[in-house]
Amino acid sequence: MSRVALITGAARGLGECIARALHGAGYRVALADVQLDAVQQLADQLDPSGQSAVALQLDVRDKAAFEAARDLLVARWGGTDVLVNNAGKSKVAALMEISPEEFDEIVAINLRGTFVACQVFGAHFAERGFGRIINIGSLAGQNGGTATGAHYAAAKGGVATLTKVFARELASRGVTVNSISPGPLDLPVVYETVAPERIAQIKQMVPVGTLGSADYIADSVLLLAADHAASVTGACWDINGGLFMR
Ligand SMILES: NC(=O)c1ccc[n+]([C@@H]2O[C@H](COP(=O)([O-])OP(=O)(O)OC[C@H]3O[C@@H](n4cnc5c(N)ncnc54)[C@H](O)[C@@H]3O)[C@@H](O)[C@H]2O)c1
Ligand SMILES: CC(C)C1=CC=C(C(=O)O)[C@@H](O)[C@H]1O
Repeated sequence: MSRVALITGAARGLGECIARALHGAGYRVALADVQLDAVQQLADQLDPSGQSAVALQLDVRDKAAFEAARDLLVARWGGTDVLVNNAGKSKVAALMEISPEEFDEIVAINLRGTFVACQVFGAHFAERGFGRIINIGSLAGQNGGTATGAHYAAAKGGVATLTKVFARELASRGVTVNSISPGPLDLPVVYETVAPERIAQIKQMVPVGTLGSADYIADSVLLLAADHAASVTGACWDINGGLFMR
């Protein structure tokens, strides 16, 4: 029977791309997002019968929503094998003007969301003796960000740290936890949140000269999700066009 993957933020952008890649590779996919109509549309497109794709309304800030998703997938498909923590929100903001409320909102979506998901599904995977968690971080979490806010950058730095903490905790239980850290990708959100002149500057700054490919990130998720990826854990795969080198 094919493996089951839950992808958060699957309504569009990178999450949609990852969901399509996993489904194309034979996974049964649960598409989670706050935008139910959009994930329902994608699930219907992938498999109108509903046998290999299901849409879930889920806010990543809500731990109970992950518990409900876990239980629903146990009932529907016997359990979950792969979790992709992709949902996130970037916001360009001047450092000294970020309000505490705005800080909390961005940190909750990007960091708390990953934390509660790793808790719920990390325990589920450990019980089953197999699991793959892939956290989508960001270059901003490594270099402080070039076209985003400090709240987003700090939260993504936290995602990198949580990845290692959960990887260590779950390593002996057949569960791997890794992150992928993309630089700016050729995706709608970049054009929506970053000023055109800034995008032109960023393109000039990228050593390879182009924005990153979401399809390549999705292929990397497939590699980390594979059964034989057992030896990769606590890793962060940098995919940033050479903008940041360790
Ligand atoms: N696009 C880039 O250049 C880039 C670069 C580095 C990292 N990333 C990361 O990749 C991931 C996806 O980014 P994207 O470009 O596809 O962004 P996007 O804004 O296009 O898509 C994000 C998705 O997450 C969903 N979402 C937002 N808040 C949510 C919540 N509270 N609960 C559930 N779903 C929620 C949105 O509805 C949307 O479908 C994010 O984690 C982002 O930080 C993106
Ligand atoms: C999400 C996307 C718009 C984005 C914005 C800013 C970045 C940065 O490094 O400043 C990127 O890494 C990326 O997360």
